Amino acid sequence: MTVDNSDRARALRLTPVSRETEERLALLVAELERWQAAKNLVSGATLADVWTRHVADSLQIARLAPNAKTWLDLGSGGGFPGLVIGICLAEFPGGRIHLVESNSRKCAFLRHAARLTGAPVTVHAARIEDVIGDFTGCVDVVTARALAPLPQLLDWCKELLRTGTLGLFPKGQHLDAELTESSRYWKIQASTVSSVTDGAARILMVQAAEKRADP
Ligand SMILES: C[S@@+](CC[C@H](N)C(=O)[O-])C[C@H]1O[C@@H](n2cnc3c(N)ncnc32)[C@H](O)[C@@H]1O
Repeated sequence: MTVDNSDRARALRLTPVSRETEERLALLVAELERWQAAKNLVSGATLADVWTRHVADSLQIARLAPNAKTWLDLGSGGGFPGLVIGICLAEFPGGRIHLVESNSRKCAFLRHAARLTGAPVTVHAARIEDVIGDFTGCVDVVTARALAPLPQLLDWCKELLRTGTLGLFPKGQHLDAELTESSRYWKIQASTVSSVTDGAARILMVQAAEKRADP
């Protein structure tokens, strides 16, 4: 699969980055293409416009918390948004992102791509429910893309959110329904930002979430 250069230009117009970050992102995209056939890291249909669908879609999340130093990405898959945020953090002294992913072949790719791009990334080959408690009080932002419905995300992240971590969850056209369902069980303090890559998508920014006593 050949990546379309006009897609790269469009993505970088939507979410501009420094020359150095662009070079690191290009390394990531090249490796993703190389590994995709064997490891099926992202949906094959999205590879032709990988820069917009995956890179810019992830960069817009990084831009929402420009001063955050320590990040956690859950269910990182082929590295979106986690590896892209990690690449941005390479220019941020002391920055680090932790990626939690249960699939070992995806973890092998994440470690390889992090080494190659020099991104400050730690990969945890684990199930979220087994390790999420280790991050309480230690991360500024938690992200999760295409991982689970909002009630499940809130359940995993409740201790993080209670202790001041910001949740950034990109969501598609069903966000309102997910918020309605979640509000049966949770009191949520949140806002949304429109996606720059998809007119039907928004990023949910969760400042706090408290479980209702009597759902
Ligand atoms: C649909 S993919 C999304 C990947 C990536 N975030 C993206 O947007 O391209 C979901 C990923 O979450 C991982 N995953 C699902 N449940 C998990 C769990 N409980 N613990 C760790 N990883 C999990 C899967 O292995 C898969 O790679």
